[in-house]
Amino acid sequence: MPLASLDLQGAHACFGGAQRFYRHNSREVGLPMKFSVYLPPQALEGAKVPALIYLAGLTCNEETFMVKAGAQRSAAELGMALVAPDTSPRGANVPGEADAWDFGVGAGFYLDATEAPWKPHWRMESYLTQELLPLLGEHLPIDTARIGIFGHSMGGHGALTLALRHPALFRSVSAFAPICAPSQCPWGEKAFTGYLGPDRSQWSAHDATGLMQACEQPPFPAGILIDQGLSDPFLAEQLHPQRFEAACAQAGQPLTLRRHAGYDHGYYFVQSFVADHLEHHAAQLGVLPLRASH
Ligand SMILES: N[C@@H](CCC(=O)N[C@@H](CSC=O)C(=O)NCC(=O)O)C(=O)O
Repeated sequence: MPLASLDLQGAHACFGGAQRFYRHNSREVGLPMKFSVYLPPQALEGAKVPALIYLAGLTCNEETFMVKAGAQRSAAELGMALVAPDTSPRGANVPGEADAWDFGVGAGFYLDATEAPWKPHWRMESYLTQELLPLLGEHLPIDTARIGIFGHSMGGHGALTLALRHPALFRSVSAFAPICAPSQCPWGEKAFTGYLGPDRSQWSAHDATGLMQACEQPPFPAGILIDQGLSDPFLAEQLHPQRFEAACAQAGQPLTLRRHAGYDHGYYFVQSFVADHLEHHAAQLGVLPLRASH
């Protein structure tokens, strides 16, 4: 398969649109990568539609969100595409790459590693921003001038940090239970030490709270949406939404941080609020919501 061609591996009719799964040879990662796309009916009828990039969490892959979140009905109603990439390179055969569930395979943290042995292939930030987005515009009926980004847990960290690092690419951002201050939690400390090295001064450029603390102006004046379950077992040790909340307040960044009693970290939580996230993005991408917004 040549570079820049997409291999369609599966297609399913869904709410009048199409659920597709693609594989392609990635220039940035240097390995085959997979991603999934939901195209709403409007895209099959010839329109270029806005799209949301969804970044999944630790242990997930390009299928997880499409199978578990139940977002396609809202995407069809709103006329928005959904795109979910895999969470890391696979098949690099780096020694120890699959030894842990929170580092290596399935745990790319949406950044470019600077440290051996990860540096050649663990290039998820460049893959997403410099390769996948242009590919979507070239091969699919997606309007790359209207892209939002959201994600869950490690993917929530990815959504917040990539939006803050690339505001010209992403016009809207939201997250479910994101790792909000990875420099200050065990998951993030492990990943950043391995991928970026022990010098903590290099970490804040990939830390949502650190990035927001450096903002002199609100980067997303129309607002950021975060949902967080209060029965999430990872909340106290790993997620720290209150730190991002404080950084947003300091920067003047409007933030809707909704804390939900009884909800845990899983996809029952995500599917409970995913329609609100699509409407949040639709409003900021110029799509008229069909239901009253949150
Ligand atoms: N160790 C467990 C748990 C892994 C887990 O909870 N993964 C979350 C993301 S955690 C932060 O990024 C997840 O989304 N899991 C998928 C799901 O369907 O819930 C394990 O290995 O399963």
